Amino acid sequence: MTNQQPLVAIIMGSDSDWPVMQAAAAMLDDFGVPYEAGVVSAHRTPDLMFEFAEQARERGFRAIIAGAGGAAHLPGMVAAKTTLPVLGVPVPSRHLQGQDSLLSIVQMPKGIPVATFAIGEAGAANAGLFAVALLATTDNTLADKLAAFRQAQTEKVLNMTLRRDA
Ligand SMILES: Nc1c(C(=O)O)ncn1[C@@H]1O[C@H](COP(=O)(O)O)[C@@H](O)[C@H]1O
Repeated sequence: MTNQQPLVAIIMGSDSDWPVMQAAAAMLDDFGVPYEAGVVSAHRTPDLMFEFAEQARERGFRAIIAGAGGAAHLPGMVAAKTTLPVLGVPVPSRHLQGQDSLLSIVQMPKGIPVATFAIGEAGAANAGLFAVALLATTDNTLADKLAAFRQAQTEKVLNMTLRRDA
């Protein structure tokens, strides 16, 4: 994280979500996008969640990445209180492996969208990448970095070699 104005907020229902949600933070770090990360819960800190969501736009955030597990109401409730884009990350849950988190986040009623990503670390990383892509619509330097990331990824896969004697 840098000292610049944070453009992305990464919020999560509990600090137990951080091992997954840090993949979003790592992606923003890689692209040099300033962000703020913290714990906010629709269930356990409802007043803080309302305050956060109501102030998010005026605080200068351009997108919110919200991760939660189980009855994952945080992304949808935050989306209900802000017009900023909310990117939802279903965190794997102990008993239902995140299927509950996924369905809680993705099945929003018409009118309040949450852009929902895959369960777990890949979803968190992709939410970070998607936030970069959103910001890159008005930032050519970031768009160039995103293109370079894609190119490097393509080259890495093209250079993958498989054992042929197996
Ligand atoms: N789904 C939510 C919300 C919410 O949606 O407001 N607040 C906490 N949680 C989730 O509860 C799980 C267990 O939390 P603990 O590990 O703190 O018991 C976490 O995955 C968290 O996201």
